[in-house]
Order: sequence, then C-alpha cells, then structure tokens
Amino acid sequence: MRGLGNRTRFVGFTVERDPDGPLLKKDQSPPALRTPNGLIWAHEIDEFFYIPRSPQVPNYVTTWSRSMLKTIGEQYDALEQGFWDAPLYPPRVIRPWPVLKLPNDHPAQTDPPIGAIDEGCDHEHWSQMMYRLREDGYVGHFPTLSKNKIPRRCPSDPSEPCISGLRRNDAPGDTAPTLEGLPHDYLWCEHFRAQLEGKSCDDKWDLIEKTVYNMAADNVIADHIGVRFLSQGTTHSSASQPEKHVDQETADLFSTKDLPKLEENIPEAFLPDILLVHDPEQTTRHTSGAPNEPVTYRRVVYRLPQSGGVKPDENEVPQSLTDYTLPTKGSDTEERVAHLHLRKTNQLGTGHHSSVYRAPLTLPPPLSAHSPTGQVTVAAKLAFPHCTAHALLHNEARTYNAFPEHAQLHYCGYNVVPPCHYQVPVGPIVPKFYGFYLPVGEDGKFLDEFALHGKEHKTCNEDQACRVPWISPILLMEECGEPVDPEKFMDDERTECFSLMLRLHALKITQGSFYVRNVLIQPGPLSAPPSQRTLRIPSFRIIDFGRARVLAYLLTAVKETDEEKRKTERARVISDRWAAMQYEEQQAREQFLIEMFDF
Ligand SMILES: Nc1ncnc2c1ncn2[C@@H]1O[C@H](COP(=O)(O)OP(=O)(O)OP(=O)(O)O)[C@@H](O)[C@H]1O
Repeated sequence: MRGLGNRTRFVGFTVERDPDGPLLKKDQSPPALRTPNGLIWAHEIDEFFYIPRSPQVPNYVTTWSRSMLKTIGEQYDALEQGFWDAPLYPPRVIRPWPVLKLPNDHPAQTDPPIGAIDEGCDHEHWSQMMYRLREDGYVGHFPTLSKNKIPRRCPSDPSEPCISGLRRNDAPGDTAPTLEGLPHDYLWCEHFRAQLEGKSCDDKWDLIEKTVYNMAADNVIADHIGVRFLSQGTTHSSASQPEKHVDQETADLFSTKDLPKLEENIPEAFLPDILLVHDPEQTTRHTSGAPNEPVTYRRVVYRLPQSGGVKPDENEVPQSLTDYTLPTKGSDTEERVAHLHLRKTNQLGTGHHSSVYRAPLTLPPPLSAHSPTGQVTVAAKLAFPHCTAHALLHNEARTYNAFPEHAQLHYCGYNVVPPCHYQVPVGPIVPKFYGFYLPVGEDGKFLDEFALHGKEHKTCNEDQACRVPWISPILLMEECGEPVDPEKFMDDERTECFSLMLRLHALKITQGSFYVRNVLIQPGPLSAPPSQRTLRIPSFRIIDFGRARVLAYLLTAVKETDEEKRKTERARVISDRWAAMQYEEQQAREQFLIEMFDF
C-alpha cells in the first residue's frame, strides 16, 4: 500500500480480471476517451483504477480509465450499475470567466459565443445545452447574467457530429413559417429534422418536448420547424447597477485599475494585425521624436518547419525576415488595429533578459471587454538591449508557435501522466499567446534590426552579450500569477506541477531553464469570476521559453543530403534531446521536491 501523505487524488481500487481475459499489452492500450494530448483521461477521480495486465498475475497492475475498460467489456456493466452511475462523458474545454464581448449577430461570432459563461460539467455536457451570456451590469459585486440563452450551433462541417439540433434563423432563404404569428429565433438543423422524419405525430412531439426540456431555458415555444424564446431580457433587478463606462477621451488609458486580465483566446478573426504602442517612456527604446505618438508594430508569425521557412542554424535562432511571415488573412482585407499602453510602473516582473509589463490592451473593434474603458490587461514581454536578449525573445515567440492549441486550454476531468502515478487536472501548460509584434517604420517596412544584424552576434553568449540600440519586439501573453513556492505545496500540487513539465516533454519541447521562478501559480478555477477564486484550487503555468528547444524545428534544420548521414544526424539530434529531457526532469524533481518514487 502506498503512503498517500496529504493527497486527495489517488487510485482507490483494483479491478478483478476475467481469468480468460486477454493480456493487456503495454504498447496496445485502447484509445478510448482521451484528451487531445493523447493521455489516459477520465472525468472523475474514481473512474481510474488499477488493472492486472495478465489475469494470472494479479500484482502486476497498470492504471486504466473507465472508458478503457469499456472497450474490453470485462466487469464494465457491473461497475456501471453499482458504482459509476453518471454517464460516460467525453473531455470538454472549460472556458475562463468571460471578459470579452462581441455583438451576438456579428459574422465572426464564435461557438461557444464570446461572453458565454462556463456553467460546469453538470450542464455543459448536455447536447442541447444553451449558453448563458455575461451582460453589462452588476448586482452587488456579481455581474448580471443574461436570461437570453444561445443554443449550440449545428456544425457546418458534415463530418463533425451534430450535438445541438439548432441553427440560427438567419441564413439566406430562411423564410420559415411563423410560430404563433412570430418568427422562429432558431430552426431545427437538418440532423434533427432527419430524426423527426418518419415518426408518428406523438413521437415527434415527444422528441421536441424532450429536446426543449434539455435546453433548460425559460419561456421557449417550439414546433417541428424551430423555437422561439418569448421573454428576452436580463436578470436586472431593482438593485442592478449598469457597468461603469468612462469616456475614452478623458480616461487614463495607461492605468490598469479596474481592468480585467484577459484569460480567453482572442478569436483568430480579431487577433491584431497592427499594434499601436503608446510608449511615452520609451520602454521599447523607440526613438520616435514625438513621445505621445504611438509606435506602430505589426504581428508576425514564425513559419512552421513544414513550410520550409525555418533556417538551419546551430543556435536555433532565426536570422532573417524570411523566417517569419505575416499572418494569413481571410477575405476581409481590413487591418485589425489594437492599442497597447506601456507604463514602466506597471511592471510584472523582470528576468535576466527581459521585463514583463501588465499592459492595458484595446482590442480591434467591435471586439471589446467588460471594463470601464473596454480595455483588458495582458502581459507584454520586452527584451533588454542586449543581442542575446533579442535572440531569446525571438526564440520564445517561435516556441509559442509550436505549441498545439490544447497546451493552452483547460479540459475537465483528469489525466494520468506517466511516470506520475497520481491523477492530475488537465490545466493549460503555458499562458495563452496573443501574438509577437515587430516595429515598422513610416514606410510600413519592418525595423527589424535583429534580422539585419543578428548574424553578427552569432557567437555571442548570454554572459558576454553586446549592448544593442535595437527597438524591442513585443510578445503578448496571458498574465498567470506569481512564481510558485514548492515548500508550501500539498503532494497533489507537487505532482501537478511536475506533470506540466512531463506534458511539455511529451510535445518534444524542452523549456531550457526549469527553475521554480518559471512556474507560476494563481487562484482558480479560472471559470469563476476573480472574486470567487481561491488558491485551494490553483492554476499553474510554465513560462519563459527563451531557451526552449522544439524537436520538430531541430529535425527540420538537419541539412545533410546524403540519406545515411541524414539518418545518423537525425538520430543524434533525437538522442541529444532525449538526454536534455532527462536532465530537465531531474532538475524539475529537485526544484519541486519530487521524490524518486511515489509521485
Ligand atoms: N505570463 C506571465 N504572467 C505573469 N508574470 C510573468 C509572466 N511572464 C513573465 N512574468 C514575470 O516576469 C518575470 C520575467 O519573465 P521571464 O522569466 O520570462 O524573463 P527572462 O528574462 O526571459 O528570464 P531569464 O531570467 O530566465 O532569462 C518572471 O519571473 C515573472 O515574474
């Protein structure tokens, strides 16, 4: 029996095997329900168990999840009847408390819609659930919630399963008959209509009634064509106060007071193309003559290895503008412009190469936020005026490009991340990334001195960096709290922090400076409004990817044309990375006080 210390998350039982059951081979574990990171996943702690690999060797056990057991069938029905009475849910993304807002009828509105509050798994796993939006206004300290609910969208891609059943009644040609003389708000999608087809009249109404009931929305009327919501409005009570708005002309746009920090993704359609940086204190080291005029920056995206844009270079640092590219644009060619206000006293932290500022960001309209000025705050990272500091910030931007989306999202339920034995929440590994921006001149061309002169500093190292007069690039990301103090950790938290590094390594990425100062903690859960969060439900992130290495990039940089030499070189790169991961794992154990066994 393992000593459980002060753990609340552990595997509590062993499933008995059918004596004639198969051998459960290590390299053939069933896919079952998994998070996009590919790891074993279950919705609840008690949906993990030990299972003997061989029915004949009961002590040789491995950890499995409920959905894995279902794939082999053994014992499953008995456990489902007596023990696991909740349905077998798939993993879903938990959304942070919304601060962004966008008109509901905007063509770039997302699904779930911007402003939709995460109502927890009891509600959100229902297929016909309705999203409740955050409104402008407060009752006491609590934001008002809209009574208006928005149904999930039926996917436009036919290969995706339809889980909603409704689509908005606004497509061209939607001239549906009315419901009690009023137009439908939403029409049943074709998938739902197909389900109604061929049913008797009574069965049709049963299905419609059940579906409307599952929406858990008030005052809905429905027929076989669609639904209409009768009472529209918000939960404004007599005590409700409208959200404070101040005039942008008179407001102090550099002040972070009363601004919410951004924790949601900025939807692709609103990621800024142009960032107008208000920097009167010349924090970026711009030399523009008019201190009150903003400096123009443009967002760039590092090319991924497949596109062949990554230059082979032993420093793994881009050396030319050909390494990055402008973001691909949709059919609308209008540039999306955002404003960033930098003030030195808003510093969040400083390292050996950069300073990070809490900076108010005005989003490209009509995207805005629930705040007095419509601004949010983000963490803006700027390089020191040293050649290697610039190289590190560029490398960090390129590393952010390599992270899959799931590394920045929170999923419900738990993973088991080998070699850790214990279950861990599936929080994001890294902060959300809001883009990498380079300064441009009046002629619209990049003022990218690093691209022009970086090569001259190829042999410089961190201890002997040259001072350079270059304007700093700006990396925007989510602000994620304070450095952790592992001495104060519960065992669950120790394992959780360690698992973040293991999940990073599973992406074949090393962080390169794995110290306590580079893991941040903040109160959670982030799905709750900030006033209701607690450090008892912490949210962790790994930061600082200046020295990170991405295996996919390193492999693309292998230049050998001779097949044999190429193979040898690739093998060398892989083995070198494997050693780096072992080293980093050891370093993380020391930093997080992780024991050799039982973690
Ligand atoms: N996303 C963030 N949220 C909140 N604070 C942050 C964030 N990123 C960085 N910081 C703060 O800024 C400090 C410096 O950041 P970082 O460690 O990335 O800088 P660096 O100069 O690249 O580091 P190094 O000293 O390792 O070279 C951090 O220690 C932390 O206090």
